[in-house]
Amino acid sequence: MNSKPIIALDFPSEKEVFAFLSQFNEPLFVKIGMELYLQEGPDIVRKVKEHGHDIFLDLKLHDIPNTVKSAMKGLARLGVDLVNVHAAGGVNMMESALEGLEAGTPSGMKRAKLISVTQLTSTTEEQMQQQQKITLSLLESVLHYASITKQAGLDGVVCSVHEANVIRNQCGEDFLRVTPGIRLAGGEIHDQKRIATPDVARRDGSSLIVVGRAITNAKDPVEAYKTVSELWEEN
Ligand SMILES: O=C(O)c1cc(=O)[nH]c(=O)n1[C@@H]1O[C@H](COP(=O)(O)O)[C@@H](O)[C@H]1O
Repeated sequence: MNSKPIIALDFPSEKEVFAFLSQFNEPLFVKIGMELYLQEGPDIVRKVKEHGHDIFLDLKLHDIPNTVKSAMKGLARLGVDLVNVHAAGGVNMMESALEGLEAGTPSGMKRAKLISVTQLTSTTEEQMQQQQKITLSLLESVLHYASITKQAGLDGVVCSVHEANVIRNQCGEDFLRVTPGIRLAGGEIHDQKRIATPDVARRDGSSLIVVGRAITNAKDPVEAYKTVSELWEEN
């Protein structure tokens, strides 16, 4: 799988997306999340794909197994590279998601990798314990979600850089650790809580990094992307 930094296209419409993408002269790995997808629908996926970019479709599905299975079956036809669900949906839901994805992938097309979100990178251990009433440590909770995700046959998880190494040790090198919450040193943190720089992500066991505002809000997004890529690749 492409290992370039994944740029989160968190924009409200197609117009902003293509204004942003037009600054780059190379194929990218981009993420289409709920903000963009819910405004523009599946067409935005097809249009971005036509420009040669790899796509992580981040819709974080979380519903009863049958609903998630049917939704995944439909999404499979879009031909994206990576999709996700919430691990909190449970083993049966994740197994159903995988079945739907396999059933819906047209023959001759590669099935998207399917990963689960463990604990969002905007969550602290204190918030998790108080609001989700989980009595484990945050690391234990993320590891538990990683282990049931592997049990369900998925390809990996979304986690923070802080948990990536332990997941790699427990679930193996091939089990993906996709890490958002990436910031450049001294950059604004916004709503993220478990953050790291691209070089630390590489050192500490991430398979892929997801970077949004550190690039999209930068004065020069192409330069910011270059900085992130160099830090990610050199370490
Ligand atoms: O699944 C995700 O992509 C995701 C999971 C998570 O735990 N944390 C997280 O930030 N994300 C996404 O990653 C992106 C991070 O954006 P920035 O904080 O702007 O870099 C956003 O599009 C989030 O929706």
